[in-house]
Amino acid sequence: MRIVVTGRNGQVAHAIRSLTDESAEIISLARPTLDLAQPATILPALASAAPDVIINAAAYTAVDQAENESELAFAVNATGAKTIAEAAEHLGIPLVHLSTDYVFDGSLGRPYIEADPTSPLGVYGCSKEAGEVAIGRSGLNYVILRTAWVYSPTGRNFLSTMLRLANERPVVRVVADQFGAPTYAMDVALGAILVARRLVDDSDKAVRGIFHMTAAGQASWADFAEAIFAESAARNGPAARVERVSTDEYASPTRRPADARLDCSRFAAAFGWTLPHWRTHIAEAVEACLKLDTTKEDERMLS
Ligand SMILES: NC(=O)C1=CN([C@@H]2O[C@H](COP(=O)(O)OP(=O)(O)OC[C@H]3O[C@@H](n4cnc5c(N)ncnc54)[C@H](OP(=O)(O)O)[C@@H]3O)[C@@H](O)[C@H]2O)C=CC1
Ligand SMILES: Cc1cn([C@H]2C[C@H](O)[C@@H](COP(=O)(O)OP(=O)(O)O[C@H]3O[C@@H](C)C(=O)[C@@H](O)[C@H]3O)O2)c(=O)[nH]c1=O
Ligand SMILES: [Mg+2]
Repeated sequence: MRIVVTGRNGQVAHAIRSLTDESAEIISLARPTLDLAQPATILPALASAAPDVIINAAAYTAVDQAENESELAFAVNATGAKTIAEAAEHLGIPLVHLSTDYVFDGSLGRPYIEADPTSPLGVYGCSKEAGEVAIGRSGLNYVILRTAWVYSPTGRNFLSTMLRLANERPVVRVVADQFGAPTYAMDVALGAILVARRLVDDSDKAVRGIFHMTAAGQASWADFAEAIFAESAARNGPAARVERVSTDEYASPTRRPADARLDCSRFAAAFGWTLPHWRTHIAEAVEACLKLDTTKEDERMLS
């Protein structure tokens, strides 16, 4: 099976690339060959790769910056996703697309199910919602996986930010009143591949549409930070004291959902997999992140 994944260095794209086995060939299509902001690149790139299925793991993900760059965010996350869907339809192949908990405003008071109405708070969420709508309107064979709070040893994410901040200061202020599920990029990759295979092999309607797919359990960003620092301290890495603050006390240009927990039971029923608890992979991710930093340090000393 030939699987195209869009993006190269993104957390999920990178994790998918590391998952090679004999039964699937992963083909990365990234800029400039495939640029979601340049719709004319999309069909030619996909047609020449001739995949059996596409995983769209590329997106505009800078949540704060999106507020000042809404045109680019929409070009990539809405028009780009729509054009990927049109190309997939044209080529007669299925699409696995990734979306986010930020399509919700987080005010519901219970974990969201797929049928709950969306109501994003910011430009990033609005642009991802528009991408979902465009894919949903197409006649395509698709799955949209909404995940959340993705972290990995590489790339820009909350875990690497926390370790960097702990190198600079003894105390880090972190919001304790926004809830979600920190989800390991490798688990998102495994889930996306599982779904991609099913879309190719199984025509059942029950494995089509929107699914929520996050780690099990729930955390606040402050809980997540404390777990990161505990694992880092255990490995003599940087660790700060977490000062738990409210959203009002933390200056940010963007509103974020207070409680965007996603109910993942539809995914579990359709695909037979419940992702591990959010704490499961933190030690592994911290360890890998610290090791990468040490390697970079060694390279600096040698150069
Ligand atoms: N990060 C998170 O916390 C969450 C992410 N998601 C969703 O999951 C998916 C994957 O996110 P994640 O891996 O964290 O993303 P990252 O921010 O780590 O990486 C973004 C990826 O998108 C690619 N990209 C950005 N702009 C373009 C463009 N114009 N054309 C082609 N490729 C582009 C980047 O390319 P390059 O490789 O060249 O740098 C990179 O591979 C996205 O759809 C995101 O919305 C959902 C919930 C949470
Ligand atoms: C850096 C930092 C952040 N925060 C807060 C801000 C925010 O509410 C929360 C997380 O910060 P981030 O900048 O990592 O958050 P953010 O970039 O909004 O993360 C989101 O990214 C997109 C792509 C998604 O799809 C979402 O699921 C989610 O993962 O923590 C602190 O309280 N203290 C800090 O020192
Ligand atoms: Mg961010």
